Amino acid sequence: MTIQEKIAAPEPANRKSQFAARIGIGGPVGSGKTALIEALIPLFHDRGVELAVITNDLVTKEDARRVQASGLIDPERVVAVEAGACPHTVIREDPTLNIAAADDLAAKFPELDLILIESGGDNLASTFSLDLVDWWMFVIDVAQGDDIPRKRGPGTLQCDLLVINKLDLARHVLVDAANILAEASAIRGERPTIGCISRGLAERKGLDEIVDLICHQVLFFGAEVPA
Ligand SMILES: Nc1nc2c(ncn2[C@@H]2O[C@H](COP(=O)(O)OP(=O)(O)OP(=O)(O)O)[C@@H](O)[C@H]2O)c(=O)[nH]1
Repeated sequence: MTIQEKIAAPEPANRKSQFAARIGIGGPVGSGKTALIEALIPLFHDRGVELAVITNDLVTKEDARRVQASGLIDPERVVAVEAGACPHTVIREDPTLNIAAADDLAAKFPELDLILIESGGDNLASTFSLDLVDWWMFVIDVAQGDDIPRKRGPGTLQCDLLVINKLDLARHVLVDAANILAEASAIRGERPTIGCISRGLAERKGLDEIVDLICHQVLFFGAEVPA
C-alpha cells in the first residue's frame, strides 16, 4: 500500500488510537537504546507499522544521524532533540521540546502509527512524563552489573517494559542471565521484563517479543498476546 493509499484508507478497525502512539525508550548510557531501535524498525515494518524516531542527545545529533544513515528508515522520519545539560528534564520535568518534535512529525506524516522517543543516556533514575509518552520501556544491560534490578531505580521499577540487553555478554562478565531476569521479574510484579540481544555477533534475541508486546499493549486491539 502506498503512503497516499494509506492516508486515504480508513483507520484499521483494531487500531487503539487515531493518533500515532508515543513510546519512550530510556536507560543508562550505552545500554543499547539506539541499537534496539535499529533492530526494531524492520520488525515493525514487517507488521505494517509506520513509525518515526526522535532521539535525545546532550549537545549533539549523533544518535539521529546514526539512525538516519542506517538505511532502515526515511531519514526525514528521524528527528534529533538536543537535551542540554540534563537528559531527565526534557523527558520528564519539561518535555515541551520533545512534544513539539512529536507533534511536528505527526503533522508531517499523518500515516504514522508509532513515534519512538529515545532519551539521552542517563542513570537508573530517568522516567518519562506521561504528557510525552503513552508507554515507555527502560533498557539496561548485563555488563553494567547483575545487581541493577536489585537497586530498584525508578526507571527499572516504573517502566511498562524492562529490557535487559546484551545477554550475549552475560557469561563474559560472569553474570547469570537467568538470575538477573528472575530478580527483575520479582521486583516488577506483573509488569513484563524481556531479555534481549539487540546487536553484536550473537543471534538476536527478544526482539519479536518486544514488538508483539507493543502491538498488543499499545497499538492494536486483538493483537496476538505474547507468551
Ligand atoms: N554485545 C552486545 N553489544 C551490544 C548490544 N546492543 C548494543 N550493543 C553495543 O553497545 C554499544 C552501545 O550501544 P548504543 O545503541 O549506542 O547504546 P545507547 O544506549 O543508545 O547509548 P547512548 O545513546 O550513548 O546512551 C555499542 O557498541 C553497541 O554495538 C547487544 O545486544 N550485545
